[in-house]
Amino acid sequence: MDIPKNIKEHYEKLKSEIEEHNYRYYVLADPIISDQEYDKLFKEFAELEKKYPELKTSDSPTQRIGGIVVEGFNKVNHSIPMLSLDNTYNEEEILDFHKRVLKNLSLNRVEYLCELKIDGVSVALRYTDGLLTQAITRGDGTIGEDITQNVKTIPSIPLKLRKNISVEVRGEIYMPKKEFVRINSEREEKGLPIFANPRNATAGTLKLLDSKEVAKRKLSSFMYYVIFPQNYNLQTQEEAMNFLKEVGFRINPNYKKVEDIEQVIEFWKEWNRRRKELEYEVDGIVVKVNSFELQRILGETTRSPRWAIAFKFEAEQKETKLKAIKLQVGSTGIITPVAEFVPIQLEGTTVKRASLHNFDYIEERDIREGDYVLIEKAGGIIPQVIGPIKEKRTGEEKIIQPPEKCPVCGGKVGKIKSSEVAIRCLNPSCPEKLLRMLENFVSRNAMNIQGLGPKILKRMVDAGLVKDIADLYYLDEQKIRSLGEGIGDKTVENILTQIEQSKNRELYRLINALGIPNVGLKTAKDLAKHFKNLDNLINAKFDDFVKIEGIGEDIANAILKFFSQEEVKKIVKKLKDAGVNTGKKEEEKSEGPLKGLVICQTGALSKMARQEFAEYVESKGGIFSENVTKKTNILVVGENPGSKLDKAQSYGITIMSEEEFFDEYGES
Ligand SMILES: NC(=O)c1ccc[n+]([C@@H]2O[C@H](COP(=O)([O-])OP(=O)(O)OC[C@H]3O[C@@H](n4cnc5c(N)ncnc54)[C@H](O)[C@@H]3O)[C@@H](O)[C@H]2O)c1
Ligand SMILES: [Zn+2]
Repeated sequence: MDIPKNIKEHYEKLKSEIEEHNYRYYVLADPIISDQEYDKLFKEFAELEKKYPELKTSDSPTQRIGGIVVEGFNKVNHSIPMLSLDNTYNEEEILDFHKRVLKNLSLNRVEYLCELKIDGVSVALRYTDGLLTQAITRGDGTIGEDITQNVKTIPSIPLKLRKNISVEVRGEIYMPKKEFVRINSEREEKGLPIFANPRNATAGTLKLLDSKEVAKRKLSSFMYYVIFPQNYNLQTQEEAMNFLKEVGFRINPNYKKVEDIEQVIEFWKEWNRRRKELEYEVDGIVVKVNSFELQRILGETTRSPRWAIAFKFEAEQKETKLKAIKLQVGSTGIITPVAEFVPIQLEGTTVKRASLHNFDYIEERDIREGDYVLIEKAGGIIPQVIGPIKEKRTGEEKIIQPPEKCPVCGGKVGKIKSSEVAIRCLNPSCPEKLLRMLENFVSRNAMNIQGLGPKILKRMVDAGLVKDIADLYYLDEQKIRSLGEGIGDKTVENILTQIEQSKNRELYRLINALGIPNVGLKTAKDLAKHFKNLDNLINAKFDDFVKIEGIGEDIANAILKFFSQEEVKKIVKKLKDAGVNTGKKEEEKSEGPLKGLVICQTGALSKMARQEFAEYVESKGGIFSENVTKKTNILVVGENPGSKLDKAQSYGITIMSEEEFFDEYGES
């Protein structure tokens, strides 16, 4: 049969589009269309191929598992291919799947195990005599990358199994939604490109070449697959799950064995409703024929097993009109484009605005003012503009160019590092930057001065009353009154009292309030605990910083650079002169038997829960840490210890039972 020219062209166009999206997704971890749109393209492509088999070549995307092997890691052959899954979004196709299964097995009923489809990155883990020896990505399905060092930093992955067996298991590594949101906001603040979703964030993290950086991002895992299950006398997927749990893996508890396809659909509906409750992102369910014997009979294609299917959830996306793209200047001068659209209801909240992150984001997706756009919640939380609906364009839409000058002060703009995507206002006295800095200074986790809302701060900046954050402590009645309208006696008094009270806040609040790039609340707390007063912090050297648990080279450099600035020195002096606490309070209470010691816990303690124990350690002057690192001094071991114990042993860290610990460091 002769294939019409236009079909051939269409096929080629789809093919190159899919290849481009694969590249962006698997290699750059930066897709520009949603999974649902991708799946639609892919389906259209596969159907075309089915209809015109002559079109198909051996390098067709349908003949390959999506991934690509990247450089920088050792390549490892998989013991058996690591496949993808066929997928569908609708009930009709799930019924087709069921019919196919029954037909191929010549059965009239079959048992399925329904599991949640965790939106992470798949991994193969190899254990020899109970010890983790290798962790491998899926890669192209035949060859994966050796990411053992990175995987070893993930607390839920045992370094040692509870049984002395050799086994290969597979499962999913994922990033919790909260961590995803945290990392993205940190990246946006640093001027780096953001991750599209938790899965891309996980993929990007696992492919970092520095496992110390990996350890800082709180990845977790669920295992769901045992290679050569017959070696462990396992007959079904359900038994495999129990086995995985028994030998020490984290498995997802929300699975269900069902007897018919209606129950599969029910399970899918239930979790489509309940997915918001989960701390991790799921993009559907995976339906697996439970019996391994039946799985073997069904076999697989080059891409995916015939005994399983991903039954995906529609991502909740809504269309709305993008009214305007506003430019915001942040405290570090980063100019962020923000989309303002006609308000819509999305997953239970009204949304009307979303960050467009940076100008590359706008350009890559070709988002224009006046466009109809699709909005989705990334990680189920943060509204995100996916892209324009180009068919709806009228020609009136406006292309937004990166600004040539600061939208607020008119100052020069530019990038401070070529690796950054962000464009910044370079004017050090840009009033908008100052306003953001003040807002951060008075915020709840910083100096907590509630009377100073954004409106009044803006008036103060506009009137020239405050030129830096320290000026807040030099306000007096007369100055505040000079703002004029709406400022009554009560307001003046309130503001002055609150400012006065804030002089006694804890040191960590002051550190957080200073607006040091890359230093958030958690780091501010670590720094305060370690240095006890601001002078120690200011005089510290690079080596002093990197010794501290949780502080890497990036943060160390950012802090050093920050305090070396003349303006900052001036501000610090002004704060001190005004009587703001720079550490006296902390010095008084930081004495204790655990002074300076980093304590970690594994297993359950009989005396207290983890949070209580952390507080106890801190009340005794110690530092509580979630993970064992080389900086840990003591590991306290309770009931059912996890992999931290092995790690501590391998680092030669002091290990104490609960009793030993409290005998030595207890109340008396
Ligand atoms: N947006 C884009 O540009 C773009 C580009 C390429 C691919 N994609 C997306 O990626 C998908 C293809 O990726 P894929 O090959 O990893 O397939 P997939 O993610 O659709 O499904 C297969 C994967 O599901 C995972 N999984 C999670 N929970 C599981 C469980 N309980 N049991 C078994 N497996 C489980 C496994 O890692 C497995 O590899 C596409 O369908 C598309 O949605 C998107
Ligand atoms: Zn400016």
